[in-house]
Amino acid sequence: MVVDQPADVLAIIIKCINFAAVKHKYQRRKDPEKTPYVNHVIGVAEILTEEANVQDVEVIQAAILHDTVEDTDTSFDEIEAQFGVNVCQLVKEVTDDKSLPKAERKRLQVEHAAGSSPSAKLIKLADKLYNLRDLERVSPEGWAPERVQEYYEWAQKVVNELRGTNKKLEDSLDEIFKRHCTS
Ligand SMILES: Nc1nc2c(ncn2[C@@H]2O[C@H](COP(=O)(O)OP(=O)(O)O)[C@@H](OP(=O)(O)OP(=O)(O)O)[C@H]2O)c(=O)[nH]1
Ligand SMILES: [Mn+2]
Repeated sequence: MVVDQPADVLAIIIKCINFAAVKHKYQRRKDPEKTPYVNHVIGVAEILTEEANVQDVEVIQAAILHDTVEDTDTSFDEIEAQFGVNVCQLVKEVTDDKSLPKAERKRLQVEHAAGSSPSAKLIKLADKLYNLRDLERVSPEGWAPERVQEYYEWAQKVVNELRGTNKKLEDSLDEIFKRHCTS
């Protein structure tokens, strides 16, 4: 297939995918099949290109890298040195502070969502859409139905603060919330 794409864009994206694959190499998803974690970040990036029609390379880079600092030994300095200040800033915007208690982290996601940049909002929407589709497919190991339900309801609260960003993603998210949430 002939595509009109500068060679440097391809190299940049492959560098991100390789960086994420190396960093997440010991991490697995919580599904019973223990899917490689990197499938998630590649899937989030694909939602952005295929469904949200995002063409901003830095947004796709940040989507691929979005869980490296939160979930691995990667530092923001490393992201900035490898991928530049804009990508690093975006990754910062979508990174939870894992030193905080979980309830506080969840509360801060709702509180910070509306004040995020439009690019960070896109990544947050795609991340939630991927995780909610995954949750509809199969429950993570050890999650009781109540915990699954709490995730749907909390995700809806976050998404409510991200609205007006991308209609296609928001419509897809709303279809899921219609199936699982009361409001
Ligand atoms: N649905 C689903 N989620 C899984 C699976 N494996 C890992 N996860 C991750 O689990 C996180 C949600 O689980 P929680 O218990 O609420 O959060 P925690 O892992 O941060 O403590 C998500 O992290 P996150 O990317 O930081 O997103 P979010 O917490 O901001 O939504 C999601 O990516 C899986 O098999 N299914
Ligand atoms: Mn994620």
